[in-house]
Amino acid sequence: MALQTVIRVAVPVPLRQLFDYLPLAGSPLPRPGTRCEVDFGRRRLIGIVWEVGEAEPGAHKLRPLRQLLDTDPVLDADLMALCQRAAQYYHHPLGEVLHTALPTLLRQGRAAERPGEPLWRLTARGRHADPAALQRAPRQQQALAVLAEHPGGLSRAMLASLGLSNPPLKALAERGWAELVLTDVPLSPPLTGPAVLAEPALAATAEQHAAIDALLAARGRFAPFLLDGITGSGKTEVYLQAMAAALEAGEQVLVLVPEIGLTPQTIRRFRARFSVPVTVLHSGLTDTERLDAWLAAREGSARIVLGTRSAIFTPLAKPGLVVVDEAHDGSFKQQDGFRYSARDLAVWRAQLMNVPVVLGSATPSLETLHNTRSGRFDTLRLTQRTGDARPPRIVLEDCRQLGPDQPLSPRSLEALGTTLQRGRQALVFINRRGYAPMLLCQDCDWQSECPRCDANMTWHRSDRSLRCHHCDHQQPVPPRCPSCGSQHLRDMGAGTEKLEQVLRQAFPDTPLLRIDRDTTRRKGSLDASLATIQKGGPLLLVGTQMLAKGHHFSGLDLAVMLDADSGFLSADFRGPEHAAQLILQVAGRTGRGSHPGTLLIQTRQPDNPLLQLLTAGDYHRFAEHLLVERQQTGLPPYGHLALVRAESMAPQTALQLLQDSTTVLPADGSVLCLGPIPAPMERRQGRHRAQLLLLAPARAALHGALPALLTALQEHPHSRQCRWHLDVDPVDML
Ligand SMILES: Nc1ncnc2c1ncn2[C@@H]1O[C@H](COP(=O)(O)OP(=O)(O)OP(=O)(O)O)[C@@H](O)[C@H]1O
Ligand SMILES: [Zn+2]
Repeated sequence: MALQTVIRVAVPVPLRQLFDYLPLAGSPLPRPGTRCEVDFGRRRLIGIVWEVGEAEPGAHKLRPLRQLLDTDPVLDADLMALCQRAAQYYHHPLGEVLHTALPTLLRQGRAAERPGEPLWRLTARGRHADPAALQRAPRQQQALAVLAEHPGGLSRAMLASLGLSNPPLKALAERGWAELVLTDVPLSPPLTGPAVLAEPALAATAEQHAAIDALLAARGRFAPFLLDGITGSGKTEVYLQAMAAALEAGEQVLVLVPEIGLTPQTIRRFRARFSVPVTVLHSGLTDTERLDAWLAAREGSARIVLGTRSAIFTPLAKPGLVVVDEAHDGSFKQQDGFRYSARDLAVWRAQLMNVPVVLGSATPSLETLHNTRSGRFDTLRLTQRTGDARPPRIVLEDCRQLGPDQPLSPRSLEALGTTLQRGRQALVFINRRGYAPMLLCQDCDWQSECPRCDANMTWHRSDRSLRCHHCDHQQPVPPRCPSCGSQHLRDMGAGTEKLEQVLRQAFPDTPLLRIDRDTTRRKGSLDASLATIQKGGPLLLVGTQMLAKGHHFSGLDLAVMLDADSGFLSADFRGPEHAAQLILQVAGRTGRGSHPGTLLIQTRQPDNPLLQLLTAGDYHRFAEHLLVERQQTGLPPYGHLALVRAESMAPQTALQLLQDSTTVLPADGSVLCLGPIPAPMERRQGRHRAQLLLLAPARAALHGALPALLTALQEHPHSRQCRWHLDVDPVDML
């Protein structure tokens, strides 16, 4: 007997398997990558057809699909392959991975078609109407004449540009003379050749030239590159010229950036350079706009697609190049749900599409450097800043003598004063917003601890609140100590708000901008601040890491960095790497014009050899040092990590769950099991957290051990009382 044909569907549920359904009677078999609606338990879900197969012998009664939503696949073969590979690698359910790859409206079942633009045009009666009948209505008469001249119809935008508003059109429609119709947007052939350039390229430096040539030589095949260029060396110009070649050939370019809000300058440079559309996938898009952009990319009319992490799943009709800018940035790793690295997926995607991919950074991650050493990636080096710009000077400032109420040393204040006097700009960097990281009672030692986390609440003076930056718990500042009633409450440490106050007192006549999450909540406020900086003129900036990334500030001569050294003492083994990247990125914002730049690092460990190594500004020597350490300890990139985090309301449950599951791990030493241990911040949002770290010299051994571990976790009786997840290649260990 012939086996029954079934449709294997990837359903968005947290189960690592496909589900079989019977085909719809009377319909052709669906193609892989199309959407279907299925009954799942008592729910109806939208899944993706994975394949057509044969029923397992002895399979119990199968239900038919409810309906097919597409005839053509919404996900093309290369995205399907990318999702499959990612689901396997991250041990995440395929149905959920595929869901992540789709825009919200497609997940909800909306048709995968670009909504045609509604056009106004004349009806048959309108075409034969007598304009004289409209003598008393001159605006309708005008509308009739304009529409008569455009038999193909006119969009609202076109009509508005011709000075025609809606009321006369509606009036014509009421007479039955005009109508609003939906038509398909005709596809204009993609712009190709030299016409894609809206302005000439800059004359490349010799190093840029070599990098561009290497990228051009790799066109049409998979080739991964690290563009390893110091800050201000003109990496963007290399992308632009490599992109131009792809665009001239009618191809599309996918560009990933850490954060859209922080890259208005880059986007402006792309828009200025090219006459093809730059489709920016930012968080402000409505679901409809996002779907439209996705479909435009899929049909090929979106030529440059620029977005953050999730843009890696944008379909491309004719891909030519993938760019990951600031590739070291932590934001490329998704931190919840499906915890993928968009940087790593970018390389796989490029491989599947058979195009070159370039990761650009002044401070590449050790993983990426390791890939260049092992020969997997080719390196393109830019060692010089463009123009007359020199590399910034980095100076350590011993702050061990500073009192608790002195966030800035006398030398820092003096340097700031001198810079401002010269009419230049200066930046004070601290990666902590709010006024002070804690409030404490001088009489009884009460501290402003979060009731739900093992952490202090930050004092936000502007709105008189105490806020936990880990769980967002918020409460008013108590007028007296909640524990002993004393009025002697004082704050410890400093955040951006306090620095703003200190600097305003020290430099009352200088304009000051504070840039952090609190001051940039309103839409457009960050853009406005960045524009003020670009204008030049003396200015003091206080800000968090929002100011560290990618900006080109030509008026900035000095940066003073506070608390830069805490990363060197962090419990996270990546602490020094991340601290060094931040330090060099902040330094890199200075001295980008013709004036020299300086970074002053206020530190309490001026003798720290790693910190001293950094003052030479040589990231590679620093990285070399860390790589030796990593090799000795077997940590990434020499070993491979997976982290299981679990949390429970009761104190021991999560820890117990992890402990019991370790019994299924191989006992042959191929996978080292570190823990389980309570998380560094044991309690967060009222939950008790534990973690289990797995380290293996061979990736295959690690991945081989994970399925059994996941099953053990799933089947453990504590599993229901815990939230837990697996993080493959975790970036944030805390
Ligand atoms: N060949 C060139 N000739 C003249 N100016 C150039 C050239 N290439 C780049 N520039 C200019 O140099 C400046 C710095 O370039 P860019 O912002 O691309 O550097 P970057 O390497 O991306 O730096 P960062 O890593 O700090 O973001 C820009 O103002 C850019 O216009
Ligand atoms: Zn909290």
